[in-house]
Amino acid sequence: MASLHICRTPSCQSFLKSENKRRSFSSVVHADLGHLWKVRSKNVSLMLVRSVGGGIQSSQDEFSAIEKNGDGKEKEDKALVLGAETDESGSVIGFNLISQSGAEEIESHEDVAVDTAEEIVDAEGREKAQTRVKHSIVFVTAEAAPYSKTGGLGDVCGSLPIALASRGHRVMVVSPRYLHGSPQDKNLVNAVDLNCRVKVYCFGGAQEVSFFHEYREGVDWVFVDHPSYHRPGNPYGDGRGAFGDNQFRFTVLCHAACEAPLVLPLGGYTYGEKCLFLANDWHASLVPVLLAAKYHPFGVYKDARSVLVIHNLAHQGVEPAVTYKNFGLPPEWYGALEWVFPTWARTHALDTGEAVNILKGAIVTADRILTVSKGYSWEITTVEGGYGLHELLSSRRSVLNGVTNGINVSEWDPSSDEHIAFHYSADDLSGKVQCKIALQKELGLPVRPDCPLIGFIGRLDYQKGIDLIRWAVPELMEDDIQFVMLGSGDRLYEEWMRVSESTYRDKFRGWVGFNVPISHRITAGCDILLMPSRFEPCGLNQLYAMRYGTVPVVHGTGGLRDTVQTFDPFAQGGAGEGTGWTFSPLSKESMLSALRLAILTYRDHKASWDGIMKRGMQRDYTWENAAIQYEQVFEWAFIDRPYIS
Ligand SMILES: Nc1ncnc2c1ncn2[C@@H]1O[C@H](COP(=O)(O)OP(=O)(O)O[C@H]2O[C@H](CO)[C@@H](O)[C@H](O)[C@H]2O)[C@@H](O)[C@H]1O
Repeated sequence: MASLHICRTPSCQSFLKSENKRRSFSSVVHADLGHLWKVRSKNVSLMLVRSVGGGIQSSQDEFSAIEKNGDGKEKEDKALVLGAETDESGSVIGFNLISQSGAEEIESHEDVAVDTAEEIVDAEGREKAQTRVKHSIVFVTAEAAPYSKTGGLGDVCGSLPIALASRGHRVMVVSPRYLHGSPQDKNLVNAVDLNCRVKVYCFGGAQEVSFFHEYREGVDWVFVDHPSYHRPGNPYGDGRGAFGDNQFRFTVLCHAACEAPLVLPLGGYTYGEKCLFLANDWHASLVPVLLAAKYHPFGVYKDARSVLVIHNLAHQGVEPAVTYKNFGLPPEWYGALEWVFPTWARTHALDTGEAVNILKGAIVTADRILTVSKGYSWEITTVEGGYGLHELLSSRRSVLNGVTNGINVSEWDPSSDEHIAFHYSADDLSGKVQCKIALQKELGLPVRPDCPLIGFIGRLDYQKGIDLIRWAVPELMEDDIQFVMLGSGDRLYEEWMRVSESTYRDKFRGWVGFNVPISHRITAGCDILLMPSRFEPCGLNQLYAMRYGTVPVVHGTGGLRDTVQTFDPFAQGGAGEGTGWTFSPLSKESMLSALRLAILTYRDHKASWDGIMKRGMQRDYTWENAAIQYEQVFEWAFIDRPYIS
């Protein structure tokens, strides 16, 4: 009897070598969760293994293997699952199948086993570095680009999953299936209905959700469908403000996300119970609480782990205490979400300040906590940066880490960016000034290649220090510079941008709105990017800027301080080092003096400026780097016992 081994991890190399001494393998295929990998070998050009029964639930499930031989002919073989192979961590790394068509019909290719294990290439032919231990990872998030994005959360949850999948993990991203009735909806056209209806119990009744799915770039993108996600606006609100039922919408998301690994046979079989949930921000923060309060007592998800990823502590999902009953949690778990506002924050004398805080629920139930930079992981344990949660976060310091975000270096690449008119690189910067001229023309500013052009991109929000810019603009406009701002948010500042545009016609442009192509053109066309954020968990725009040779001037806080190194002209024997300027304290004066230093360097010290640009452009911003650090955190999560078992 021959067995067909479906290989799924790099550790298969040694595994197969030893196994082949004892058994005969018909062939080997790197089947990444039922999807295709190209396998380099002499005898098999491509092999597809798929489940016939729709998911491996028992050891008797039937499989069919289609082998495409060198002559291009396909040979189909039926097989039964004999058993699963697991590695030392207990992860399933392969299945042994019994051929139903008889051993004599299946040839043994021992050499294939060794060859295929040596080189793993993706569909585009790139060799992939693989992780040592593979996990089944479930991202839960309110946004994932390109399907949905209002800010950096969408960027991260659209890129990090791909980086982790390409390192060999099985990765699912669960987010709502928003339909806004806008062109954005077309991003969901490839997501197909899985015909899996599930009832989740919250808000005093059963809510039926369904799941849509797209497999793209090695990731299972899962969209939870519910009528409350279908409305104009953005994921959180519309022109009139935040939606009043966001607690409901994201509670449904969390319940559905907990069911997804158990019920969705993606690529033929479910993710199962031994998975790792990454709950992003407050919208997903009910997930660790549900695991602890709803699943663990029934022995479900005993071996799962959860990591809370904090992108922004300022938003916590706080609602009146009476809404606790909406969550579908046992009454005795109230304490996990209980939150009492300090006296000064209460609205009237009879206000007891009692509330529920969803993010707090995750802080006290998740196995580990991550923030998106090291600096921010410390700041949130301080009174100034903790938004009332610093004591709790300090109490969990032993499981709190920071990993700096990466960026999508394919989307943000000045040498190939589809949104910019001219391309350039650190070796040939000539295209950058062309981008600047193109931007000045597009914005109707005087075309002046030598005039310093300063940019700002971001939400018009207290966090982003937009008030500081507003104070500083009159003084800034006295200098011979141009300034362009792209952003939307607070109405007051949108209006101020419009007014400033008419006050400083030759110098100021304010683009109100959310526009990704323009954000690329501003990043490429400006000389300086200003980020006076009051706090910044990581910040992505300064990373995009540096990759585009645009010099960041930032407030020294959180991820900005971690990623921007202030220029020192005397370092390296006078050659200089640094990639921009950080200023502190957060005041108009210190921001203006950092900006003036940058402008002076741009005008009078061209060689230094070129050095700053090039050092920024040459840094490693890939997600690969961050993914490796995430893996370390995953390892720690599984070494420890579940925090709440
Ligand atoms: N008007 C506009 N038009 C087009 N694009 C626009 C735009 N306004 C913003 N963007 C884009 O949205 C993203 C914003 O990302 P940031 O990381 O700078 O901030 P955000 O506060 O949203 O993210 C939070 O989460 C991220 C991710 O972890 C952290 O980096 C960050 O510190 C934290 O506050 C960037 O891709 C930016 O280009």
